[in-house]
Amino acid sequence: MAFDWFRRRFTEQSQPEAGSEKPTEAAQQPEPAAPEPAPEDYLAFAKAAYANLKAREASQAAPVAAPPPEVASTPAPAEIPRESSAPASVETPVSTPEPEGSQPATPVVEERPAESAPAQPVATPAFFDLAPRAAERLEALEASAIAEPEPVADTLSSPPEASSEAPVEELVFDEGFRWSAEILAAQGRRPEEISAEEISWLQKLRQGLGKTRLNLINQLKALVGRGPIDQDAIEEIEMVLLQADVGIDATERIIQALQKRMREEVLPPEEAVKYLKQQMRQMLTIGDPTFAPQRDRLNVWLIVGVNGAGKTTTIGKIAHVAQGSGYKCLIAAADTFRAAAVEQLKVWGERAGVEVIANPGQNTDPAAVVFDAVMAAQARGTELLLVDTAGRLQNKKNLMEELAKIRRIIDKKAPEATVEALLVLDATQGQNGLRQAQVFAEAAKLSGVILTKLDSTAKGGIALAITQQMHLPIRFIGAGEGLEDLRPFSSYEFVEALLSEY
Ligand SMILES: Nc1nc2c(ncn2[C@@H]2O[C@H](COP(=O)(O)OP(=O)(O)OP(=O)(O)O)[C@@H](O)[C@H]2O)c(=O)[nH]1
Repeated sequence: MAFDWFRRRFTEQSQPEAGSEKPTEAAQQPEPAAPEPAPEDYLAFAKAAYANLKAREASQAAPVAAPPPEVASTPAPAEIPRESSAPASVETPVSTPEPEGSQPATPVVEERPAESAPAQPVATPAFFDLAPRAAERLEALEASAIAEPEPVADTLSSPPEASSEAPVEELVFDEGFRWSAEILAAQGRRPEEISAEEISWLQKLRQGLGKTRLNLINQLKALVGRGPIDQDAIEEIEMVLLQADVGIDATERIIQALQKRMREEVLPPEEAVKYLKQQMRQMLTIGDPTFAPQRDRLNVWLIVGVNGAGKTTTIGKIAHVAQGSGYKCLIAAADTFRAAAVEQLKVWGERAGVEVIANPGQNTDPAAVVFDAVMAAQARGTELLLVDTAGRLQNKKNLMEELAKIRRIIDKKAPEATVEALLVLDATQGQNGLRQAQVFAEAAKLSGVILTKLDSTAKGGIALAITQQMHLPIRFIGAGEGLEDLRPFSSYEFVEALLSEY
């Protein structure tokens, strides 16, 4: 299992089948997908995840405090038995304040045999599983419940070395939290597994795509809100998609699919959005979603892209994850055009704990640096060699020659290596980024894309344009300047962040 540390922490969720609406564990079985869990199940899940995180914070903030009441895990909505007509069998944790505007779910107490507690104790309290000693626990709980949530520094989501610099976000039970918890629940996660950094990641992704989402949703709602989708509506949806930087090819494909679906049946509004999500997810899923370096052999990842797209930062993030997953990793500073670029890469290498191979002279031949790095990698049994390359677009011919030369050196010196050429693309550049990508595609024999700056005002439609116009898979996404702000691309999460209703 490559990148298993990465997969364990961020990619446990099942990658949805292209057509499945909300991937649940059931979605991986041949049986028909489970019916959509009810909204109150998701609300109960979110409350449980929130209570669990607050309890974790409290126990970390007050090491001497009495250990939190022993709790057991409770089924996530996706696992809630289908025959259960009653709301989710989860008790609303008494210490979680009712978020304003939500209908407090009637606490449903399900007496469950003690053995339903997890075999091994959960690392941190999940939420209150009211087993036979319910009254006793409730009393203890009420005695220790916090009437009002005290704003507590959310130290869970930012790595310790960053928390001293970055402002600490408070963990609040707002709609962003509820949406993030629902996304994780729909992928089969359990409340007790949810970490604050996963919630914060999804919130950043949703915020970064907020502008595109609001445009898309508001305009789609206005269109489909007029009842069945007719030809006029189709043309207007076409405009909406093009404005969202989806690109011509992807737009045409979506419109054709909608028209075909419409010939089968009239589409009510919510079905139209659901169908749109399904189409987008299918279009975003190219190749093997579990992309990772192969173990016990040399993988060489050429990282290409224009200046400022986020190459150096992304190399630091990938090195950090690879190191954390137990890979022997090395970085080659082959962007010799700017001395500062080498220095900057060394800083990221230091942060990730990965050595950087560079040539001290300025403007040295990048191919020479790559030659040295490949020799060093082979001598050390390196598994992942990340090669930073120059991002100048000024002279396409030079760029192409330089990348082609680097590629020849690698193919000659390490014919056994698995080589990837990954284009780093700044998502805020929208269609402009695509034009840059096409230049690199010719020069570097690209095999994938890494979309960065999704936490800024990203033009989310660009992801569809990349897969449909360039036929390239999106391998990772970056949403922040920190070491942890990189995740494998999840078409499910991305489409939900792009078209979520709230
Ligand atoms: N908000 C945000 N900023 C990012 C992200 N990735 C990179 N950046 C910032 O973008 C700027 C450029 O990042 P670099 O990694 O230096 O970009 P580069 O492609 O290496 O640029 P050159 O070194 O000039 O070739 C820096 O300020 C980064 O902190 C991201 O995911 N989100």
